[in-house]
Amino acid sequence: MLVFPNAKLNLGLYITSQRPDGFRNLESVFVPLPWCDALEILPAATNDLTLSGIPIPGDPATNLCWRAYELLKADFNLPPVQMHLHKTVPIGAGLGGGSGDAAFALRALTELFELNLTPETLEDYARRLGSDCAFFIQNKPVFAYEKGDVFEPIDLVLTGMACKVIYPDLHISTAEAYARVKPQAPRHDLRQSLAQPIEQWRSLISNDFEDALAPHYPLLGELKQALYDAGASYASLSGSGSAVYGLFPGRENLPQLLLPEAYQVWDGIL
Ligand SMILES: C[C@](O)(CO)[C@H](O)COP(=O)(O)OP(=O)(O)OC[C@H]1O[C@@H](n2ccc(N)nc2=O)[C@H](O)[C@@H]1O
Ligand SMILES: Nc1ncnc2c1ncn2[C@@H]1O[C@H](COP(=O)(O)OP(=O)(O)OP(=O)(O)O)[C@@H](O)[C@H]1O
Repeated sequence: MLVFPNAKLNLGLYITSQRPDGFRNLESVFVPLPWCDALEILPAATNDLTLSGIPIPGDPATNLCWRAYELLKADFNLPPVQMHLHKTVPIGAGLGGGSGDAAFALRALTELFELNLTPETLEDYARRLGSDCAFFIQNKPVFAYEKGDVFEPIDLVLTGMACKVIYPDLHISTAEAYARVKPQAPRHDLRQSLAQPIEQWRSLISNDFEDALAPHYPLLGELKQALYDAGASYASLSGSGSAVYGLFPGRENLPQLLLPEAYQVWDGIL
């Protein structure tokens, strides 16, 4: 079975309080971003994971695709599998790339071995692999809260909106980024703000990681400004960075920016 795990963008992100479990409560809107990896899973004689594309730091045995397999294997009688992951979504980017791989692995294994799990049960498995992971089970725009793994539907139409995402070749660890933020109450109601015309989002919607990371990574603010200068209707850091994105009214409005060769850029329609 071949699947294409996509990434996500955060529209607004407020880190609201510290939790007793060491994590933070947050409020954000998650949107699927069609920047995709490719993951193939086949029944096999022995377990194996092969990798291509962007190198993934760490032992392949700790790859989130394996961890997804092992999680289901603990509860179901799964045969060995051969997996191949081709990685194109940058890592440490705030795009949820690893989380998408894990969620798509859970979904693919469920289908391949006819486990008959409901989306709610799959979300419970996904939560055990990472806070971002559960979003990718239903993979549609949602208002997310608590650890970013509890959702409410949101009526948000971005269809046809063009998007440019810039990854400035800078790995920011999620834990490091969270450690730099002091939780505070949101300055605006995110769902009300997103109901306003997109031209108003710039003054209404923010990502708390931006201010916290600005003194350490001034480049992130410069890239956001470059997207606004190029005509973005809204621009922001995604998640804990370092990817920065701009939303534009249509494909014909997507700018060509002169960027260093090491940067990775995705542009397309949401
Ligand atoms: C920044 C976001 O991408 C926004 O969508 C996510 O909150 C990150 O989710 P993730 O990468 O799946 O993160 P996890 O693997 O669950 O956690 C990594 C680390 O981030 C911190 N963390 C994460 C999520 C959260 N709600 N509070 C936290 O404090 C913790 O230090 C944790 O050890
Ligand atoms: N399939 C995978 N893809 C990417 N990273 C993976 C994968 N499996 C395990 N990892 C590990 O997860 C780490 C990346 O997590 P990190 O949260 O920093 O970045 P991210 O995947 O871009 O997600 P986020 O949007 O949450 O920041 C890597 O250092 C890598 O060791």
